[in-house]
Amino acid sequence: MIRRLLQYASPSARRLLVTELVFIVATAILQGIAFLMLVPVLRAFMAGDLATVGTWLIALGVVAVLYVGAFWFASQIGMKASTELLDSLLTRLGDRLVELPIAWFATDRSGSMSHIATQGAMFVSSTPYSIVRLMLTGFITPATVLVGMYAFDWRLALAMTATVPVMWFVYRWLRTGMERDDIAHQEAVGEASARVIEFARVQPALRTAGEGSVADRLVEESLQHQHRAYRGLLITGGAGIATFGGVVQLSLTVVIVLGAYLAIGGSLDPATLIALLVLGVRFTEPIANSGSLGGGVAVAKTTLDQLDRLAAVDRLPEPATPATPDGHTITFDDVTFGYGGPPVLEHLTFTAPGGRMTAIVGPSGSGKTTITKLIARFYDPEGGTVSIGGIPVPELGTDAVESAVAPVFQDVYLFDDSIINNIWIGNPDLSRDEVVAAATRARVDEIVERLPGGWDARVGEGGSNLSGGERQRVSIARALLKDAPIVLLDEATAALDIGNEIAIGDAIDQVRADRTLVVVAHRLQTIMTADHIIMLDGEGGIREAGTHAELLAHDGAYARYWRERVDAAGWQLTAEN
Ligand SMILES: Nc1ncnc2c1ncn2[C@@H]1O[C@H](COP(=O)(O)OP(=O)(O)OP(=O)(O)O)[C@@H](O)[C@H]1O
Repeated sequence: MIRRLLQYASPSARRLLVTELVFIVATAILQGIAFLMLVPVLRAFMAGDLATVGTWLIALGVVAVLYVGAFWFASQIGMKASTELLDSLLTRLGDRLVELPIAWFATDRSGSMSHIATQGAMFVSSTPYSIVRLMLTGFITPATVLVGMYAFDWRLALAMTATVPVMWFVYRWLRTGMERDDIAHQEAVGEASARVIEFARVQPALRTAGEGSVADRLVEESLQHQHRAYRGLLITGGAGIATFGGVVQLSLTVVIVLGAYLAIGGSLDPATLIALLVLGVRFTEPIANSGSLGGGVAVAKTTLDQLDRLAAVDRLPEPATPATPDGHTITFDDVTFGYGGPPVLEHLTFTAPGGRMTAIVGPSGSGKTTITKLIARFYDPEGGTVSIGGIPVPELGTDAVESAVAPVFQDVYLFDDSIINNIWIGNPDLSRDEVVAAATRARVDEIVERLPGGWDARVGEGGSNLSGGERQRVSIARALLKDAPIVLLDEATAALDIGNEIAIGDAIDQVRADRTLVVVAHRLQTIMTADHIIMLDGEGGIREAGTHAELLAHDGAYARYWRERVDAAGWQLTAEN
């Protein structure tokens, strides 16, 4: 436990922790010595030797002063160490989260992550002072007492030593049971937190679904599960602590019975017996107290295990020396990929020419968005190669890919901040005027005009004050600001009002200039103006590819798809179409 805490501590936190532990050990030994000194004091007292009592009391006073000093110092250092440890835990967690592959976040981790970052980290950082200190005292003080006891009466000391393995066995059993139940409890808490967060987030949808919706049931089930797990933890903990307390009392009973037997037999004088019995009580007291701390150790261990698991997640392989791409043409060469299940894309080969706009169309679920995720290296394909500028994406390195690619996804997330700050994060080095200029090119100025507060109007949590189309315009403005040579745009599938429709069209025109643009296209305007169209077949491959005119002339699947879409949209076909 201590080794693991030190492993997660920054160098300064580690120094503080080690100093704290040294002082804790010193206080525990001093406490043991003070208990041992009670024996000669009591013996001299009962013999009526007040001069010896006085001498021992002075020695006891010196030990007490040293103890108080060491205790005070350990407490002071302990507070600082806990703060520094919390800092290092959160920093380690943050650093780790930014280097984890995006695929790791595909499963909803919000519940367990928020638990580690809040309760878990707080609990672990307070462990050295609140638990480790008492545990060390609970073991070192009795050990000191036991060693000293041999000097007074080896027979009683030996009897007490014999009970130690029993106590140790029961203590381990208590810890193992609590660890097992705590893992189940933490998992249930993580799941319940995620469900409650989800419940809050989807309230608008739930209001229309009415009572008894799936979300209600899921939240209810997860809370019941958490309740059951907590009850299990309490039952195991209660039973374990009671058993441990019983075993500790048994050890004291052994000493009392043996002491009485020896005293009756005349081989132990009554004064020493009374003094040793007092020592026996002092021996068992810290051990009994530490039994109830086993649960705390188990809880801290669960959080440390979660952090270990996070540390063990593999990063995507990075090149020793990142290669430099030659241009920004994107190539899929025999790519197969399937989120760990059946392939979504199978032996897919195509090229999205550099500086041109490629539109990807196809049935729902055919893998259009997946293509953009492979380009952005959220995942590596299971077979084949995705290349940018002739270099396989893994050889470019994640940093190079992140700076070369600006993604504009459907589920645009905006921070609960001003609209301008949400765009500014695309390139924090630019001035406010430059940000406004880029945002105006993406037609965000029109949105801003109607917002009270203008550019500084807050967009609400996740951008809830804006419509889907408006959020996407803000995201396009971010991409313009980032000025990356490749833009991946996943057009909103939801029907847009005419204002947003035209504005997004204009924004795309701005993005197109000199950039490689790969669009998961739903708008007819986007599809027909693309330089190159790839139509997926819904079975992992490509049905047809070419320009809009070529594909219409071919009069195949694309031409049929186009005619259906045009009819549905009520468009008039003209000669240019
Ligand atoms: N994170 C994921 N884990 C597992 N399967 C996924 C994941 N994301 C997508 N899929 C599955 O991969 C398939 C392709 O999804 P993708 O989003 O690429 O399709 P799409 O063509 O963009 O669909 P749409 O037009 O409906 O947005 C779908 O069957 C989808 O369920």
